[in-house]
Order: sequence, then structure tokens, then C-alpha cells
Amino acid sequence: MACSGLLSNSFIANKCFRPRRHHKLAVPYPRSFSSSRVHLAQNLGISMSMEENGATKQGLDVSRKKLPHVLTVAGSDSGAGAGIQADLKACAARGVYCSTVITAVTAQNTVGVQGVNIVPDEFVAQQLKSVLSDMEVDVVKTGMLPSIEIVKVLQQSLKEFPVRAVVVDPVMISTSGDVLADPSILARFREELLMMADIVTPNLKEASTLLGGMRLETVDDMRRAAKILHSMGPRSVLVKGGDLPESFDAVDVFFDGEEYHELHSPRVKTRNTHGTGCTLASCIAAELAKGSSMLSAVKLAKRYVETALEYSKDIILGNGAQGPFDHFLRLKHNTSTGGTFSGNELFLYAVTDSGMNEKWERPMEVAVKEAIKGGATIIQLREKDAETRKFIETAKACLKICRPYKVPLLINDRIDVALASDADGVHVGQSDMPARVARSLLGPDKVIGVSCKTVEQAHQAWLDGADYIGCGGVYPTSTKANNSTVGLDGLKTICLASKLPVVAIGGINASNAITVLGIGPPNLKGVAVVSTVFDRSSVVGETRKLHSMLTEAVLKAN
Ligand SMILES: Cc1ncc(COP(=O)(O)OP(=O)(O)O)c(N)n1
Ligand SMILES: Cc1ncsc1CCOP(=O)(O)O
Ligand SMILES: [Mg+2]
Repeated sequence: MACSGLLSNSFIANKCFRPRRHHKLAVPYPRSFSSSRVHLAQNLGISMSMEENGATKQGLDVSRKKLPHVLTVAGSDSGAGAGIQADLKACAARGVYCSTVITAVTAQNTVGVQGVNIVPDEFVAQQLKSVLSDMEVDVVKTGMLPSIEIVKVLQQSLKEFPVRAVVVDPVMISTSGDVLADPSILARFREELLMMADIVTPNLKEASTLLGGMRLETVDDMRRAAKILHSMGPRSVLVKGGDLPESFDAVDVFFDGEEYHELHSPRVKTRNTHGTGCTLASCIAAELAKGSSMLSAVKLAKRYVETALEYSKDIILGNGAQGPFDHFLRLKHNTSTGGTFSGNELFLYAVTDSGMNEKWERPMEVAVKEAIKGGATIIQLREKDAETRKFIETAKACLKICRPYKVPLLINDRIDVALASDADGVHVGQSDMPARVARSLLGPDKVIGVSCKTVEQAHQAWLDGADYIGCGGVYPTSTKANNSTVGLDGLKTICLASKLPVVAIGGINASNAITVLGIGPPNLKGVAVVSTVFDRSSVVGETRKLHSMLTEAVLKAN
């Protein structure tokens, strides 16, 4: 039996328990998005035959999937908040391979830029050739281009090795106000680089500088700037309004030559904004490499940056005015749930139901105690109709039962009840309070579970700082009316996509629990049950039966 989810379950033991030719496109330079079959196939992640894509057979794997690939051409930031380092982190966070051509090495920190050492243009050319001639780059993202010669070198390289899209972040002024590009480069930007850009992403200062000092103080000014910049050649323009005075939201203006889109996001109060421009542009590039349209790439990138800023707002690093942020959303949460929640707690997850308790004339505390005695490894109080005060009292009483057994007690839906009772966490669904908000209310030490039926929801749960996801209904159940099912296939797809541990829920009982856990992904950590343990005359008996079946399956698989 394929039972790796179970195999990796340490909780039970604890408790009792290679080169390929570059696809040259027959598309006129510099326009880069092509509907050619090669690129359509690449967008879909399908490898074309060797003969079709022009590669030779020798030494190649015909069946391999195309890896989305962004090449960043930018400067190195010793503080690692911006530049090449930010680009690498951003692409990694978005699941895209990132290669690097370094144009300059800067000495900088949170205070500012202390030194810039420009890489000789011949060596920039050599780096470009090394990567572009070999590594199937989808999208090039440019950052700091510190000399006209380097811009020329890049232009030449892209003529020789066209890519699908070019994202130009016109880095001229760092967030600390230091000028990073020679002013004479401006003309070249305007005449050449903007011409080859599929999108250019200036902030207000950069847009103003590119437009000869145009005053940009309102969203209408940004719209005008976007239009003029668009007339200079890029296919799309994103003017970022993060520095717009007196705006409540952060407003960016996107213009593709036809339509304007005002993209609003909540303004995150933080000093940790160093590298947001590089990160946003890299994310746009990453999403384009994965196949997104330009507007959705921009939207996804904005949302990611907003999330990362929110997560990193309290990080303290360096003494300067602007700190870096955490692209992986982990630094702040290193201490999440005291670092103790591993996911193994999800092995046998008992979710209460007051209707069932009433039917069997059993107080909640008794039901919880029996479930724990039978081997439940985590409890959730799911009380849909309880009065708030009573719910808090019950939660407190159940916590007294759970704590000596070190069994976490979570509260379904009600963050207020979790806070008031000092429960170990909450479980929220897609129509409940967003996990990100729950996290900011509960802090880093509480457990947060999120119900997910799709890969996108699972990804968002991770972005939002959840600790696990509940996936289901796996099977139909009368416990939760009108609940759509994902089946075993859906469960497996979500587990494989999830970076978080997963517990399966919905219609799980003694006859199918082993099959469910047997589907294999190692992050499938357990089963959550309601009726199988609580709609029975003996909670302890039913829980024990399920626990010993699961444990036996683990031991057998081992
Ligand atoms: C472990 C676990 N997984 C999923 C759910 C369902 O939560 P939700 O989608 O919010 O539905 P309700 O339980 O609130 O009806 C859960 N409770 N526990
Ligand atoms: C709360 C919930 N969420 C998805 S299915 C479900 C109910 C599961 O109940 P049962 O274990 O009785 O099928
Ligand atoms: Mg809910």
C-alpha cells in the first residue's frame, strides 16, 4: 500500500503513538509574445517533439516539461533586499526558475547605497550569452542598467536571442533616493529600452524622471504619464503610485494602449519596503513566464507584494529608514505556534457537533474527553448555533480537558471565541474570516486551519500564514449540507500542490479512512471526522477503533 502520508507520521510513535538549443522565434524583434506553436506548447507546459522544436535528439529528454524561466539583468544588492537578490527570491517564491546577469555590484544596506561597481560591458555580454544561448529563457526582467553600453549590450543580446517578454523596471533611483543610473542613460531608455519592453514599471519618481520632471501628484497625473510613456514604445505601462501623497490605498495605473486599470491595494504601514519595485517586476515576469496575460500577471504580482509587505511589517533588520521584507513570508512566523505545530497533530482530528451530542445526551466536555481517550490527536469545537457566552465557557472547559493530554483544541469559525477562551487556534472556511486577518488577530503562536477545495485556495492559505488545510468533502456527508465533494483525486491534487500539511474531511469512516490516507502525498497527515466518532453511542470506542486501524496501517506500511 502506498501510504507515505502515514509513513511520515511521527505523531503516532510519540503519543502511544541537463544542454538544449534555444528556441529562436520567427517573430519580428522586438515584439516578443508569440502565438507560435512552440510557445503555445511552452505555455501549456508541453514539450514539442525534437524535430518540431528544432533541437537535435542527442542527449535530450523528449518528455521533460518546460520550466518557466526568468532571466534578471540587474545589479547586486549586498543587503539582499533589492536587485538580483530580490529577483531571485521573488521568482523562487512564485515557483519560477531565475537566472541572473549582474550589471553592477552595489554596497548597500538599509541606510542607503555606499558604493557602486559597474561590471564591464563585455562581461555583461558574456553572461547574457551564456544564459540566453543555452537555458530557454522565457522572460527577461531588467533592473539596474548602469551604463548606455550595458543597455546596448542587452539590446544586441535580445536581437540574437529573442525571448517571449521583456519586463523593464526602470531602476534609476533606489528607494533610499540614491541615483543608480547615469542621467545620460535616460535618452537611451526612452529611445531603445522602452521600445523593447512588453511592460515598463516606473514608480512616481522614475516616471517623472523619464518624462523630464513631469509633476505627478494625482491619479489623473499618473494616467497622463502612463499614456505618454506608452507612446514611447512599451506594450504596457504600470505607473506605481505607492508614493502618491494623501492616498488612502496604494493606487497603481496600468495602461495597455487601450484601457486604463486603476489597481488598488491597501497601504501597508511599514518601513520594510526596500526591494518592492524589483520584486513586483520579477513577479510580473514570473507570472508571464508561467503563461499569465499581462494584466493578470500584474494583479497577481501586486497581491503577492502586498501580502509580503503585510507579513514583514514588523521585521526589524538594519538601522536605516527602509528595511527589506521577507519574500517567503516565513521570518515573522518562525515562532508560529511556538514552532511546535508540525501537522502530525492532524492524524485523527475529531470535530464536534452539538446536535449529535444532544441526540446521545452527552455534554460537550464528556464527548471531548472520550474522543481524546480514544486517541484523537486534535479537537475542533464546531458549534454552529451556540450562544457566544456559552461557547466561550464550553471552550474553556474543554481546554482544561485537552491541555493535560497536550491535544490542541481549535475553534470552528469563531476567532472571537478562540481569543476569549485562549484556545489553541481556529479553523476557518472560504466564507469565514480570511486566514490573513485571523493571523493578524491571533498572532504567530496560534494554529490556523483553512478549508480548501482548490489548488488556488491552498496556495492562498499558505500565503495567508495558515498552519494546515482541511480538504474536502472527500465523500458526501449528511453532516454538512450541500457540501460539494473533491473526491480522492481532488484531495491528491490539492495535497501535491499544498505547501502546508493537509487533513482530509467529509464522509470518512472506519471503512474508507485507510484508503484516504493511502493516496500517498506525505503532507496528507490525517483524517478529520465528525459523525464517525460523535454520532455513536460510544465515542471512546469508535475513536479507539479508528485510531488503532490507522496506527496498524502505518506500522504495516513501515
Ligand atoms: C478540519 C476541517 N476541515 C474543513 C472544515 C470545514 O470548514 P468550513 O468550510 O468553514 O465549514 P464549516 O465547518 O464552518 O461548516 C472544518 N470545519 N474542519
Ligand atoms: C465540516 C465539514 N467540512 C467538510 S465535510 C464536513 C463534515 C464532515 O462530517 P462527517 O465526518 O460526519 O462526514
Ligand atoms: Mg466555517
